[in-house]
Amino acid sequence: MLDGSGSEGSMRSWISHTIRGRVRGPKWLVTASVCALLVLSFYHWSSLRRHGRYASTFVARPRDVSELAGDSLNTRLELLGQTARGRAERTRSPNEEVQPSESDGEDDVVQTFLVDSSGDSQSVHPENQVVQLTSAQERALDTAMDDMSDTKRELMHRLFEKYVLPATPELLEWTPKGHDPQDRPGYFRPGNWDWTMKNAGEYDPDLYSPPPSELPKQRFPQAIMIGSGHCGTRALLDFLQMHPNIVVAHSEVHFFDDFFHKGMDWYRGQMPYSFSNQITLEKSPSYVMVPQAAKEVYAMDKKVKLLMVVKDPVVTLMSAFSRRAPSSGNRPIHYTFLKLENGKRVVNSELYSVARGMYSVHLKNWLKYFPLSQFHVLDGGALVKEPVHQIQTVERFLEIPPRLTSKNFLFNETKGFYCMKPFTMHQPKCLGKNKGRPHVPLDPEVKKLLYDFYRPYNQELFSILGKTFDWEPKDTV
Ligand SMILES: Nc1ncnc2c1ncn2[C@@H]1O[C@H](COP(=O)(O)OS(=O)(=O)O)[C@@H](OP(=O)(O)O)[C@H]1O
Repeated sequence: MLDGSGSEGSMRSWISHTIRGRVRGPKWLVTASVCALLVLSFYHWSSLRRHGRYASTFVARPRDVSELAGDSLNTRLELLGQTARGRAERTRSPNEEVQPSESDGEDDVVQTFLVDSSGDSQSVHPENQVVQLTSAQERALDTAMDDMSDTKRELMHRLFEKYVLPATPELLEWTPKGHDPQDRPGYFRPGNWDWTMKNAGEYDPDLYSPPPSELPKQRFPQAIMIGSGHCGTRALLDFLQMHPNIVVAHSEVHFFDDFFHKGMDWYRGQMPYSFSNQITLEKSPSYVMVPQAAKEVYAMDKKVKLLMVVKDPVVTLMSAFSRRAPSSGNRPIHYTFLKLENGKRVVNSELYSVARGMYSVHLKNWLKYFPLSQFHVLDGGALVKEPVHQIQTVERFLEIPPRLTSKNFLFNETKGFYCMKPFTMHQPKCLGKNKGRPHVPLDPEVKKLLYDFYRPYNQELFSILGKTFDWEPKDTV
């Protein structure tokens, strides 16, 4: 038996004895292969031992894990959900009851899980709520995640033990099957995973620490990016997401235009978990064009901060056109955005994509409810060229500590755009392939018509904002 107690010589002779007659080939090659096998086995054994402990560094964020694993991650999360529910049921003593919430539901997360056997609900620090998994649960988790790398698996373990159980009482009630993924409780919606890495010990405490003795919860957004489509809203959201004091709803929520009938609780349920020293931000770029949305946002929170990205509207139109071009069979742009009026070609302002660039019209609707000081309107063209400066203006507007610097933005020559270098990742990350595509060339006659059409709206916007953006190409004035 190989128990590690033998001398080097006897181990060598054991190796050659054991394999002699089964494997043919040079002796040194065989010995080297067996040694490699032993090293790999030791590594595997030690990595198994590490599961359940907290690793000190992770380079992937949950969203990356979710993107990498795709749909199969949802299956794993469902398994995790079952494990979580089983664990929670088993850890509760028979006569222990979950405290009913007397609040409007805002504090449910904290209340439920701070009820411990001593009855001392206030002094329990989230750290002490960490649940150690039984070895059977360990195995279930390993099986659920068996094709994940060790790093990701450790990440899942850590998130599960440290945050999922303590902060997600819904798991007690939740059955994974038959649910729309959008209706999954916070952690189980892959889009909501970003916050976790922010609070899973990734940050240097000088950058961010959650308030002590606080569990995260879902909150209504304190900031909303209301527009405008094709202006760089995804870039702004992803850039801001690097900031430790900001958590974002990863998918566009579209509550105030499409899903208002689902109610305010549903809306809050779409938000990622956050601590009280973080700002929750959602973006739905079509809100700006819906006057009713302004009224409803105001009814929710009249102090909410509103972010609006605008961009040269002709460029924005070309962005929309270029994205559509393959499916529209490369129809020339004048058939798409112009109409005939008294025998003349004019811009068709009834089209959604054309109307989107009439920023002043939309902004004026929102100004009926909110003062200008509650808006931060930034130029998407400047965001492409100088993201650091633009992001720093947003940090000031949101009144959060200045954290993002040129170290968080790296220019990618191949893509022709800046990519992100979040604090929690070693590798820079660019926006997806459908952002930053080349635009189809614009016919000079159509270009002039479009710039002439948008000029008065642009001027009106500049006069509302008290500043101008450099949108006028020299050949159209
Ligand atoms: N860093 C970086 N990387 C890639 N793309 C960037 C970046 N910064 C801004 N942009 C611009 O964002 C444009 C897409 O805007 P949106 O995200 O608002 O579009 S959408 O309405 O949400 O689909 C997208 O438009 P297209 O160039 O037409 O693809 C980009 O110009």
